[in-house]
Amino acid sequence: MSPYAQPPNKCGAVADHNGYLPGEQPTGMNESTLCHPIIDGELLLIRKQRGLGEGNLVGPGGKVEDGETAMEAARREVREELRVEATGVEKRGEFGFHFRDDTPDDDSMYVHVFTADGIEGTPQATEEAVPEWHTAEDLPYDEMWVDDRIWMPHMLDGQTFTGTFVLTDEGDAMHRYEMDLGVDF
Ligand SMILES: Nc1nc2c([nH]c(=O)n2[C@H]2C[C@H](O)[C@@H](COP(=O)(O)OP(=O)(O)OP(=O)(O)O)O2)c(=O)[nH]1
Repeated sequence: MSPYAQPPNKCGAVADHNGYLPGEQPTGMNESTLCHPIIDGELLLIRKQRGLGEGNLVGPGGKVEDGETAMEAARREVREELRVEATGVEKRGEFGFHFRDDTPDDDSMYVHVFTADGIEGTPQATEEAVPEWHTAEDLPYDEMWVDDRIWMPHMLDGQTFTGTFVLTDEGDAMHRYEMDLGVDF
């Protein structure tokens, strides 16, 4: 069964009813988070120091651990990566990220996307992350995951969304995507 809600509006390329093509349904679910503090038109991102997406500019986030909700995980990851407390955290989206060329889709990532309207404390660099503030209207998308330029403007616009993004195995190019806006969580 798809983890996605059924949204009213659609945009992007068309796949099947849940955004998957035959054979793409994830066989394992790596559940993860992204949390984006947006304060006075500035977006708090991290320069990722290790793991998936190392070197990319990305929202703080990471795996959902056993026994915690996605929102708890999102807040914990901000705390661990930047040593600040995120406040006013709201769920904004859910994405399936699939990495495939000709290989079976067994390394999919299911990501819960949040925003925060404040932070308590001053972001600090850690082993995992170096904080960077960027003007929300002028983000350096060429330093970010290839799909971020598609969905992040909707997040910054205050929209909610679900989406499916099929990337190459290396994650450096996108085969296709489907995205739905105006989703209730
Ligand atoms: N912005 C953006 N983030 C992505 C994309 N794909 C993708 O996995 N991520 C994020 C979601 C997660 O925050 C992170 C990878 O998940 P992960 O659970 O391996 O995170 P991690 O390496 O930090 O692991 P950990 O902190 O839980 O140990 O990268 C993408 O296309 N765009």
